[in-house]
Amino acid sequence: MIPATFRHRALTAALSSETRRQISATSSVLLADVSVEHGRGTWKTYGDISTYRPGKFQIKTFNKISPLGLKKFPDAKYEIREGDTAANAHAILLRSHKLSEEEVPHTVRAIARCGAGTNNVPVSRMTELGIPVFNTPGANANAVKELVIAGMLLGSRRIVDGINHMKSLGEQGLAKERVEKDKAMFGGREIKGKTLAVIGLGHIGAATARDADQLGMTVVGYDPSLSIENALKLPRGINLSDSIASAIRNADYISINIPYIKGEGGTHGIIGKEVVSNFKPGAVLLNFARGELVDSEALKEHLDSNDGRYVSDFPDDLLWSHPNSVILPHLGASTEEAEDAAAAMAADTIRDYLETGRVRNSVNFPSTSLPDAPEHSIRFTVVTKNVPGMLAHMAEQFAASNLNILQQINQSRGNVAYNVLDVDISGHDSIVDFKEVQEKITMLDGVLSSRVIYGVPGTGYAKNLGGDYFV
Ligand SMILES: NC(=O)C1=CN([C@@H]2O[C@H](COP(=O)(O)OP(=O)(O)OC[C@H]3O[C@@H](n4cnc5c(N)ncnc54)[C@H](O)[C@@H]3O)[C@@H](O)[C@H]2O)C=CC1
Ligand SMILES: O=C(O)C(=O)COP(=O)(O)O
Repeated sequence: MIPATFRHRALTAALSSETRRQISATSSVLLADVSVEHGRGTWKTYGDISTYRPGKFQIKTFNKISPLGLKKFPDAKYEIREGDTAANAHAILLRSHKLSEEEVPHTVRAIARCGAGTNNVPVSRMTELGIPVFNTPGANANAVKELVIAGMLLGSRRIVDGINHMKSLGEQGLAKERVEKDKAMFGGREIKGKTLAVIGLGHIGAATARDADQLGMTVVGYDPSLSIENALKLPRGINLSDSIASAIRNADYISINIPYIKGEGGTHGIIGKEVVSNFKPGAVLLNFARGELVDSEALKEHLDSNDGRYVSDFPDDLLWSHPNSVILPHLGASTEEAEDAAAAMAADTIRDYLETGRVRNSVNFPSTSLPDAPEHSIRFTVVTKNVPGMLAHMAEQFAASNLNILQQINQSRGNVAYNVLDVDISGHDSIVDFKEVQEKITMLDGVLSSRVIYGVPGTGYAKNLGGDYFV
């Protein structure tokens, strides 16, 4: 069991000889000058020692993560453990698992979602705790786009009903006899020449718009925060609308490709009564984004009265058995290619953060990178609340220990600020005790956590848990 909080004790135990050996093996810094006691030999405070090998970063996984992605973590520095078997996780890698705060021990420095949507991760709470959450923009977009295109065909031709009918005839020995006669029951229409409205022109939406154009469709799009990168992917003929209502007005097909965001200003039920009542009769709604974006009651009325269709890979208690809906398991990103690409990108992102402090593809932390740490320097990273004066307070602590900052970067996003500081350790004739400096910095009011990126993997992390020092 991992204790909820852990009061700091004087950690006087010297490093074990094994830990010292590992430090020497992994660091080029002049160790004779520096005392860093983050190995501590007190792993039992982190959790069950039997599930952890000191000297390695432990990655806790949920869901089936592609082995190709996991191979990105070299055995020499990382061990991978599934769910509950990980007691001292330094990072979490997951897909759609609904993560609870209790599954995130104090040792966790970062969380990566192998995929796009992070609504299964308590992101705001993680921000309060100073933990960056990463995702993998675009890594699984092609897989989803292909299923959206397939979804348009499923919504146009009675393919599923036809398959089920043939299976049932086959069981009765009537398949051959009825194959021509019964086809009249399953007639459909073509997508060429029809209008597709794409709501959300991100990685998936922009690619869908481009391919639909290639298939001869008229494409209308709506995205109030369209990025330049995605704008460049759009087909020339796309008509950009200024609201969902105007985008869907003449659409035969509507694809929603936006994130699910709870709360005020979010996207819960964004395809609601008002929007659905303006659908064209017979319009097909494609939802490969999230079930909660759609008001099921309103959509049921559309399906009941207008011969509209719903195709989605999210479950819906009201609509799953409706004759006009095709509901699949959550399959959008379940291709070998997408699983490999998402896991590989997530693994690279986590490694970068753990090993260098770099932040990229985060949904709650600012993108941050410094050049490689200069020779004879040690890298500190500090996560703080985004309040005035933090930089000055930190600089004071370094100065008090006669430590010169060689380079630094400070970035903020929302309520959080992230600092990377490379501190000179050359020219010190006395032993510099980084543990003490780290404790002083970490316990400054407004600091959430800090790391000394140095030496033994999995060490050097400290947190300020509301005034309690956790190392
Ligand atoms: N079915 C599946 O297996 C998968 C589902 N998804 C879902 O699809 C969503 C989109 O994925 P990507 O395209 O990769 O993400 P993305 O971040 O590249 O694109 C999302 C786009 O939606 C836009 N947007 C946000 N709110 C909007 C609103 N209210 N109206 C119109 N546009 C809005 C954003 O500006 C952005 O351009 C994910 O958030 C996830 O929920 C993603 C991957 C797999
Ligand atoms: O990337 C996303 O947002 C998805 O919905 C994919 O989910 P999955 O990784 O297949 O469980």
